[in-house]
Amino acid sequence: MAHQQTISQLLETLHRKYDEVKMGGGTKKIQTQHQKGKLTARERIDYLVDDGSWFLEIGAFAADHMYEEEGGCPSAGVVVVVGYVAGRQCVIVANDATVKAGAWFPLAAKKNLRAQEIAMENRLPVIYLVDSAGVYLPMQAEVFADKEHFGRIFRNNARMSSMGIVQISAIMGSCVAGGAYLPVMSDEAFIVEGTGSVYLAGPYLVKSSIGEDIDSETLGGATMHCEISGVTDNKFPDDKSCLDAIKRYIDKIGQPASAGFNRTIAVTPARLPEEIYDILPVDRLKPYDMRPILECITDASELDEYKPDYGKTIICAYARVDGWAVGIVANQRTMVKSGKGEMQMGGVIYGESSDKAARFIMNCNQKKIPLVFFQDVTGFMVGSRAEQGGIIKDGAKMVSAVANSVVPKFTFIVGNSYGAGNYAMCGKAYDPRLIFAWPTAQMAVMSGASAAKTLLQIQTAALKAKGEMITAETEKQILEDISAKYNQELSPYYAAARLWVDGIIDPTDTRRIISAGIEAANQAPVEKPFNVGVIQV
Ligand SMILES: CCC(=O)SCCNC(=O)CCNC(=O)[C@H](O)C(C)(C)COP(=O)(O)OP(=O)(O)OC[C@H]1O[C@@H](n2cnc3c(N)ncnc32)[C@H](O)[C@@H]1OP(=O)(O)O
Repeated sequence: MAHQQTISQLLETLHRKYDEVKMGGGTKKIQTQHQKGKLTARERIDYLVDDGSWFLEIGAFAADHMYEEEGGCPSAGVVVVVGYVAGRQCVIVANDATVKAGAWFPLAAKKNLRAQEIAMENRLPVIYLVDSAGVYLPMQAEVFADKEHFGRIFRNNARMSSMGIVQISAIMGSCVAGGAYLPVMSDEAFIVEGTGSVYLAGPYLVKSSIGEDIDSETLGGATMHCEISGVTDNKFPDDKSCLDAIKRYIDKIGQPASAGFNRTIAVTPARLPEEIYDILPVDRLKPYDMRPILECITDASELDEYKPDYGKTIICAYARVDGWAVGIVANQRTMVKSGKGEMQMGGVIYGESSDKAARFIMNCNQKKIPLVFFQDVTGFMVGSRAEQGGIIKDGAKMVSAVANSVVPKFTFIVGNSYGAGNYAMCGKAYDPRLIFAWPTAQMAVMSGASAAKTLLQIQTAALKAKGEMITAETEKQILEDISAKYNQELSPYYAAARLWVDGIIDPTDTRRIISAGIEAANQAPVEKPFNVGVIQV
């Protein structure tokens, strides 16, 4: 079972799967793209970003193991990265024409919207490298008309423009129907001669609707749009010259605003990042200390703990990561002893841990310190004692503080991410600027074993009410079926496929992702005052 694998096996799987998705629609489709004189989406990005610079890919595993009847859809047919172009951090969105001609599957819509969300939240310029057949026609009902379907992308183009976010498009292949709005609603729209085409209806549709015979180039090629319609602003002989022009344009953008997050000179951690591999236990039920993991990530391995002797199942600490000041909220996975002498289970949020975290989160908002969450949480404490202690209102306080935070939040799922613990520890629904899972992560409302036992009790009670008894055989079958379904859905790849997280990363990349994330967030001044609303006391 996945959770019994060693970290090196899990990393091997991660690298293998990433290598696979990087092949997009496969070798043959890549060759066809090259034969047409076009680069692939990933080659375009590699050429566009600054030489030797690192970029962060968002949603590499989107649609993993989905749309299999359609032949699969690696990375949801669109590659999204946050990277540097002419020294400027940008969001790049590149359609992968090797995957069903870059047609938009439902997950492609979600991923495009996530890319735009990242750009809007951080006020980053966006570069669209367009090469798409538009809506994936067999699935139009799931991608076309709803609020978070494709229409939203063009609505966002308009909203981003009015927010002052720079958008540059390059039409490097097909750009059909509704999709044609995207480049034209950008500030600048470039087109590649011979391969780029943009029109509301392609030659087949024109023929069938008005009987006109026309080829793609005459209908919507570079020359027509640059010389006759004025739809595109400039044409270039090939992909590289077009990408070079984008670099020159980005180079001339004025300096971004600053949120003023605190940064000093970075100090490398005293602990090696690779030590994380040894600290994480192979058996996920085994307790471990979260502190040394944090020390592998923070500058000089330093943590200034807030209330270290209180609410010990959550660690709250001020620290620096690559020079940036951060407030860390992390689940502690060792057994701890409360001030009242009670033993508390690691990974469980108790009333006092929740209270402490809520107050710490409020402190970070007060001080304009970005928050970083490390999740390994099985949920809030259950049982009569916890209920009598008001665990619901303590949890509500934490949820309120997280939801109303105005400082940027970043979330890393280290191990378990179960139940309301996912919410209070800034799961996807709580607007983390970035959220990544480690290969050891598991996400669900509860573990497979707990779900199976709970459902079994519900079914047994229902049968009993009808005067029937559950047989040992049925009981065994229910337990097996539910556990198997949950175990499959617990996988971080299941979460990444659906964009519940932005991706799965090698834990040793955590530090640079936090740094890149805060650098991006620092370009969007915090505009709203912090107001936590009505808090349950
Ligand atoms: C908002 C509203 C909208 O977007 S309506 C969108 C309407 N779209 C269209 O009419 C475009 C239809 N497609 C085309 O004209 C061509 O595929 C274009 C884009 C010119 C690309 O041609 P070419 O590079 O030769 O690729 P191809 O035709 O061999 O296609 C490769 C595989 O992709 C598929 N494909 C293509 N477009 C779509 C689509 N919109 N929906 C569903 N599937 C599409 C093709 O069938 C082909 O599939 P396969 O590889 O043979 O399995």
